[in-house]
Amino acid sequence: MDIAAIVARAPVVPVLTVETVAQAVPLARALVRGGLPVLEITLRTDTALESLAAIAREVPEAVVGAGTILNPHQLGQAREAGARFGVSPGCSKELATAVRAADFPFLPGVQTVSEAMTLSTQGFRLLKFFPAEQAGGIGWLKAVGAPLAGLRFCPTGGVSAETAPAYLALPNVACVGGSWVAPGKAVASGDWSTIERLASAAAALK
Ligand SMILES: O=C(O)C(=O)C[C@H](O)[C@H](O)COP(=O)(O)O
Repeated sequence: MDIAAIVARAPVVPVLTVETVAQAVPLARALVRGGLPVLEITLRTDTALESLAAIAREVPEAVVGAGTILNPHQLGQAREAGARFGVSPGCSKELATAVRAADFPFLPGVQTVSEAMTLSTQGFRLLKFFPAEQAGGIGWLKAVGAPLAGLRFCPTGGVSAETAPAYLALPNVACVGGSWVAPGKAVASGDWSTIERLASAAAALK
């Protein structure tokens, strides 16, 4: 599957920061039950790779990827752990080259038109717009729609249940990413029914 086919599976990609491996599988199952099968585990905790591997192994209905990939080394680690796609907050030349060499489904991050143009010339047509709210939000996406006509975006960063519908209504938005579907408190207390309910609401958005 290429990255466009992966994100076409749901309007919202939960951005997950997993603190303990034991949380990973029940969290993934709750999100999948709610209708969000595409999951991004950020590589921001010591347990991220192990959590990703557990989901890949035990929740086959999920399409689990790695987020916060900053360099080729982390790209390799994510793939080894079983990630089916990768996401980065921005993109260096080295990372773009490694992604292309690996032919791996990837959502590179951009914040400016120039960054989007550079990645576009390297063959990336679907980009993460990060941090979406802080970098111009819906207004930015509307403004670049005509000049960057061949590109689509996954805005992430500050997107909420309230603002997601307006993002998803834009023709150049493929999906949105966000952490709101898995609040830290609900994850920590194992409140999977709350997470399933938030996921159902998010899955119904488009
Ligand atoms: O870790 C990364 O690679 C990131 O890009 C950061 C995430 O996109 C944000 O953590 C999204 O979180 P919210 O703004 O709470 O929805």
